[in-house]
Amino acid sequence: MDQDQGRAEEKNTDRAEEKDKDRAEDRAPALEVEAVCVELGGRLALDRVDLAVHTGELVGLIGPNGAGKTTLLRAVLGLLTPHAGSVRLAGRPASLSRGTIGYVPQRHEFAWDFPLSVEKAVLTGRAHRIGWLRRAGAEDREAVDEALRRVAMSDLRHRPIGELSGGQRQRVLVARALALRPALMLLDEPFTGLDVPTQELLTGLFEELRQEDKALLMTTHDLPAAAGMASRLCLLNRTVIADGPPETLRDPAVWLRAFGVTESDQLLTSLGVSR
Ligand SMILES: Nc1ncnc2c1ncn2[C@@H]1O[C@H](COP(=O)(O)OP(=O)(O)OP(=O)(O)O)[C@@H](O)[C@H]1O
Repeated sequence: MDQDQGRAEEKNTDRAEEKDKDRAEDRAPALEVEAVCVELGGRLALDRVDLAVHTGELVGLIGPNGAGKTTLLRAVLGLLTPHAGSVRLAGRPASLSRGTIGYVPQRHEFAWDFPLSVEKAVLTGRAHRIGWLRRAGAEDREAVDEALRRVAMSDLRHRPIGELSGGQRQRVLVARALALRPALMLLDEPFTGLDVPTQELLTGLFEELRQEDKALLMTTHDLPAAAGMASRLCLLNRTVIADGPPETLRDPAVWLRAFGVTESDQLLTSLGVSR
């Protein structure tokens, strides 16, 4: 083999390796949590939690009060540091992709008394992308318009956020996360206290986002709704008790363990998994 031929073969191998790497990144889950432990106030709030969310999936993260659901979302966002384990986004350490996740916090966590219009509040969802020293550009305004349209809030874009109803506030929070055009969204109890039309609007929107190959991780206490709309359920109680498509989680023991309820509890009947 002459030198030129050797170099050409080396280049081909490099290209093939590069392609394999690209393909591996394509296959990597949008979110991968591995053996994550978080200690809060001297207690283990999360104990070796494993969870993956792939593109096109809506995973319902469910568990009783204090199970660690919000803590897990905060660990994924980098708002607190796990003392063990790893969080990866599309195959890369999450610390290298900060500010790329669309986050919908619980409604009471947002400063609604801040003097902002609906559209300015939605624009804050892009603050990380815009940077503090730059003004919003055409792409930012377009992303805000599209986000407002998708939650049916375009007509209220100039209204101060302090004057919104609970359902309108929830739609603003979802639009704020959407404005980032993220590949992964984390939603913390987005259905709490909503009327039926708003629930339907958000359910339809989340389904559309799945069709667009976004990945969604959603906490909720509305278990029948979660079972109806999620592609997978992850039952958390400090650690993962079970994880799978809703139709595979038929064993009452799993629910009893996750929620610490008795066999006669209404929860099992409402989920259709009672013995
Ligand atoms: N800052 C903190 N310091 C100490 N302990 C905390 C702190 N934040 C949360 N915890 C504790 O960590 C545990 C998990 O809380 P977390 O808020 O993640 O639960 P959750 O599943 O989201 O609950 P809920 O359904 O009530 O919202 C709870 O026992 C809680 O008391």
